[in-house]
Parts: sequence; C-alpha cells; structure tokens
Amino acid sequence: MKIFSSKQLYEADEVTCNNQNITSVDLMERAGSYIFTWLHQRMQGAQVPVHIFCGIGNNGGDGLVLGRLLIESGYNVKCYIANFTDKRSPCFLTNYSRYKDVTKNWPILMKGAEDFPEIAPQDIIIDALFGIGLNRPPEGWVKDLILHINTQRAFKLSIDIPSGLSAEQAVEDFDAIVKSNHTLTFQAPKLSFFLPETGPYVTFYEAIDIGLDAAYLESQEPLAQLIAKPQAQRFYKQRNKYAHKGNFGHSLIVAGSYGMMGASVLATKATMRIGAGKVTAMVPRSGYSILQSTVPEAMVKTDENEDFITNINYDFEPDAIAVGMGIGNNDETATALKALLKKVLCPIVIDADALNCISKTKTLIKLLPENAILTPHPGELARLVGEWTDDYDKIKKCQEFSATYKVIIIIKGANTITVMGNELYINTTGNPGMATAGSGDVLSGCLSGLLAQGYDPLLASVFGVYLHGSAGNIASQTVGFEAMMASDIINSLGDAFLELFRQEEEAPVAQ
Ligand SMILES: NC(=O)C1=CN([C@@H]2O[C@H](COP(=O)(O)OP(=O)(O)OC[C@H]3O[C@@H](n4cnc5c(N)ncnc54)[C@H](OP(=O)(O)O)[C@@H]3O)[C@@H](O)[C@H]2O)[C@@H](O)CC1
Ligand SMILES: [K+]
Repeated sequence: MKIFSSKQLYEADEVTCNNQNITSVDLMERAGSYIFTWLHQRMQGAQVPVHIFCGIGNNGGDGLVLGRLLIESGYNVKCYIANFTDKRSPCFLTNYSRYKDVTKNWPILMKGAEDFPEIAPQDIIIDALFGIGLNRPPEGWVKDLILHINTQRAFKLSIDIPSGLSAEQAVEDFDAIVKSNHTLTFQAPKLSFFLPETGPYVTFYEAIDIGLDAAYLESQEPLAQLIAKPQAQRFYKQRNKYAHKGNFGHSLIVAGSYGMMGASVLATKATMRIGAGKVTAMVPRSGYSILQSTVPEAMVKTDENEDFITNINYDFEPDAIAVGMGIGNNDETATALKALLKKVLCPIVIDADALNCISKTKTLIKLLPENAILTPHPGELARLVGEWTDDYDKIKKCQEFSATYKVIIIIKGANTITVMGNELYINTTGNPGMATAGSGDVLSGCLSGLLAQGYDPLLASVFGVYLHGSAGNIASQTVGFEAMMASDIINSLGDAFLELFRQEEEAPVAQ
C-alpha cells in the first residue's frame, strides 16, 4: 500500500473533485459518512454520549459531518469547537451551518479551559481537532484541551490522524498529541504512523477508502510503501516441480569468532530454512565441530586461524554472501573483509561487525558493491550514517547514504524500513519478542537465502524482512514475547511461507 504525503493528498482531493464532478463539501460528506457508518455499526443506536471535538479546518469539518449524521440517527451528541483561529475553512463553515440546521443543541464554541467538558469513562470522544493541516505544535489552551482529552478514560477515536501528530514531520511537543485508542485515517495511513518516535501514538488504525482518484494515486511516487500480506504474496516465486538444489543457489555465510559461533549457526540455519539450495559456512577453526553438529545440512570451510576469520577464500562461485555476524573487530578480519569487497561478484549482505569495520575505514565504504544490503542495528547505523536528530532525519541520512553508495539499508525496528535511494519500504510484520540476541543474524541468513534463490537485492530485502517478521509473529503464538529466542524465528520460517497464502478476516491493524 502506498503512503502519500499531505501535499499529494490535497492534490488528490482536488483531482477527485474535478474528475468526479463533485465539490470539496461532497467529498467531506463522503469521508464523514464513512466514519459515521463505522461508528454506527459498532454503537447500534446506544445512547452513550459522543463528545466531538472539532477544529476549524477540514478535520473539524469531518467532525461536524459525523455529528450531524449521528444526530439524524438519534444519537446523543455533544459537539465542541476549538476556536483557535478566525480562519475557518469554507467546508467547515458549510458543515457548521448544516449542523445547526438539524439540532437546537448547537456546537459549544470553546474559548479556554473554562469551557472544557466533563466526560464520563463510558462516553466516547471523537478527536477532530487537527488533521494533516497541522503546521506547528498546539499551544496554550488548545494544548491544554489535548491534555484534558488525554486524562479522560473514555474511548478516543481520532479522525484521519491523532491531533497534534504531523503526517510526515518531526514532532516538537509530544505532550500535545491526542492519545487515541483508534484512528480512522483517510485513504492511506500516514508515514508518522510507522516511525519509532510517533508510531506509539497510533496504537490501532484503519485506512478508509474515500474514493480519491485512483489514476492520480496510481501515478504518484509515494513517500513510502507499506509491505503487508497482499504485497508479500506477489513477491513469492513459485518453485518449479522439476527443480533441483542447483536451482536455489549456493550461499556463503562468513560469520563467527571464538565465543560468537552461535551467530554463524543461526545465520546458516536461517539461510537453509528460507530455501537456499546449498550453504557453506565459513568459520574460524574452533567453529568446525559446532557448525557440523548443529547444522549437518551445511558445508563448513574453516579459516586457518583458531579464533577469528583472517582470510575469506572460497573455491566455488557463491550465488550470495552474508558477512559480518559475530566476526569481531580484529585487524586481520578487517583486512580479509577488504579483500572480499574487492573481489565479490555476487549479491552480498553486510551485517554487524563487518559494518563496524566499514564505518571505521573510509576506503572500505568506497568498496561497497552496488546493491549490497546493509543491515545495521541502531548503534551500527549511527556509526555508518552519523547521529540523527529525529526519525525523519535518520531516514534522510539513510537515503543520502544509500544514493551515494548505491546500497540498500535496512533500518531495523518495530516497523523495519528498507531504504533504496529515495524509496522506502515499511514492513508490517514482527513483534517485541524479536528484540532478542541472534534475531539479526537470522535476518541476514534469510536475506542471503533469498538472494541465492535469485530474488534481486531489493526484493530479497523487502520480502526477507517480511518473512522474518511473520515467522516471529507465528513463533510468538506459541512461545509469547518474553521466551522467544532467535531459533524460534528460524523454526517458524516454514510457517511464514504457508501463512502467505492462508485466508483470514481483515482486522484493524495493531501497531
Ligand atoms: N484529500 C483528503 O485528504 C481529505 C481530507 N479531509 C480532511 O481534511 C483534513 C485537512 O484539513 P485542513 O487542511 O483544513 O487542515 P486541518 O488539520 O483540519 O486544520 C488546519 C487548520 O489548523 C490551523 N493550525 C494548524 N496547526 C495549528 C496549531 N498548532 N495551532 C492552531 N492552529 C493550527 C491552520 O491555521 P493556520 O496555520 O492558517 O493558522 C488551519 O486553519 C484532513 O486531515 C482530513 O480530516 C477530508 O475532509 C476529505 C478528503
Ligand atoms: K484528528
């Protein structure tokens, strides 16, 4: 699913009105009536007070449409307008007047904290204060109103976006954001819903298709693409009945050092489980028995050094390489890495200690092969691209790095983001149980296994991240979050493939 910028959504609004021969007020009526239907289906006429807080822009206009439709269906509605500027939008004004036509209980014009209403815990709050038109942090009594709403125990439903949250800009005042229970967002979710700093303000959301011009939306380069099951299904490459192991490639896993051999075991197993035809694990000598006994399916090639890798030499042409997991930071390992980067011909995943080596040495950065996949954790990422001020700055720095060195960066997190130049792919699978040692080694293995099978580097990144998260979700159903270990993710990779094509009912998206 595409994630659009606010600018694109405003343009879509205009194009839709022109092409469908409707006015903005008609489009607002459509948007408001979808929210009404959503609420009506759940409330079924219940006389629970619904408190609608409206701003004076079009988000407030949506709130007024909803209020009018609720009143017309006999609901108990109390509407408040936060009159924070005189610049009321035309659509707001039309709907303000339409609202007054259907009831004698006109909206209360709030001027300060003395107008804030009492709200019972069983009531419902609709948050229509600010939408995507927010252009500065709420201040003064408007901020106090948001704080007042946040102290209420009533269920809070935000229209389009929790008020105070920007669609795609850094937040300056996190207190001044409505902490809603659910958000009904128009057409497509906003970028801020998925980033670590702002995502927690959008616990559940549903995107409501309000029929914006499909051709326009199709023609647009999105801010980002959301990768969920329908997208992942399309990535899957069906296997040919007559295939043999040679068709699924040979991965080389260069990983492990004394005390860190588990990284190699996990990456090697994950590479096999995700479907590579053959895997060779290259480890220091002390890793030989460990690998042979834990992953009998893999071949093992040992370094002459007992404890760490000093020479990355192979006598076959691998289809994919993953390097770096647990290799440590010895100078000789860095030299071996440099030699590898100079000669590598196949797609490569660069992880962990290998990234630290690269961050330290400018000459190594220049050797990064085109389309190499880098999978840093936050500390490694900061060393690579520099410290960032906020999530958007982090993304920008990754985009610049990616464009300069023509590499793919995977920003790992609750919603892992794959960055390739300006393109962003936001993953939707995964859970906090996966924040555990070895989870990253498993991911690198997944990516190398997909590369070996012929998935191109971008596809392998986006699909691998999705499957890795999906396997984590499946594992969490039996072991929960706390007990999850990286091996559980590997063991669920098979189910992650099966899950791709399992039918299920659509549910609200939990972040
Ligand atoms: N195509 C679509 O997507 C559709 C969108 N629709 C709806 O429209 C919404 C966007 O509407 P919108 O542009 O009128 O902006 P919105 O957020 O209501 O308010 C902006 C007003 O607030 C003001 N203001 C801003 N920040 C402020 C602050 N901190 N403190 C105080 N004031 C502040 C700003 O004033 P100014 O900056 O000029 O002073 C301006 O007057 C969108 O979210 C969706 O709900 C649907 O109806 C149909 C289709
Ligand atoms: K809102």
